[in-house]
Parts: sequence; structure tokens; C-alpha cells
Amino acid sequence: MPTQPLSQKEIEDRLRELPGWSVHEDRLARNYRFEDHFAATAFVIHVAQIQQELNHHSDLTLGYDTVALAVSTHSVGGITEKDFELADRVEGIAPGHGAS
Ligand SMILES: C[C@H](O)[C@H](O)[C@H]1CNC2=NC(N)=NC(=O)C2=N1
Repeated sequence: MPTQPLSQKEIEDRLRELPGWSVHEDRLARNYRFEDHFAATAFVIHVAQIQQELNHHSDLTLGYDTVALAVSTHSVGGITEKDFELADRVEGIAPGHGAS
């Protein structure tokens, strides 16, 4: 488990590899849009499975056909490698859910 937040430069460097992601209110954030409400909901369930596997959890906001994800590492009080690990895994499943 990480013991300290990443530096601003480390975060900026990592964000270059994650198009669509940004830092918003001190959390790693991404919004996804889906075909319809059911697709958005199915994506949330899949993300929840990954979060349980990683024991690392984001705030997920489900809209009609959108999902907003925002995450930081509570135990450290900032953005860490665990947050980017989750972001990488979520990016890996998004295309299969038809996310844009
Ligand atoms: C006890 C449990 O392992 C911890 O509370 C985990 C759970 N999920 C977590 N998720 C996030 N985002 N940050 C944490 O520090 C964290 N800690």
C-alpha cells in the first residue's frame, strides 16, 4: 500500500498515458458516456468487481447514460499509484462496454 501521494510532476506524467482523465478536486477523475442506462449500469457493476479485487474504491456516480468516477487514496490523503492502477484497469474494460 502506498505511503505517500505522488508529486504533481508524477501525476502529470501519468495522466499523459490516460487520455480523458484529469485531476478534479484533488481526485483522479473521468466521465464516461454509454449507449443507454443499462450499459452504464453494467459498467458500474464491472468496475465494482475490479475495485473489490484491488481493495481500492472510487466514488461512482451513475447518470442516465453516464458514469463519473473519482478516486484518491483515503489512507494517504492524496493521489497514489493505487489510483492510477484502478484507472488503468477501468480504461482496460471501458471499450468493451462501448464507453466513450
Ligand atoms: C480497510 C480497507 O482495506 C481500506 O479501507 C481500503 C479500502 N478502499 C480504499 N479505497 C481508497 N480509494 N482509498 C483507500 O485508502 C482505501 N482503503
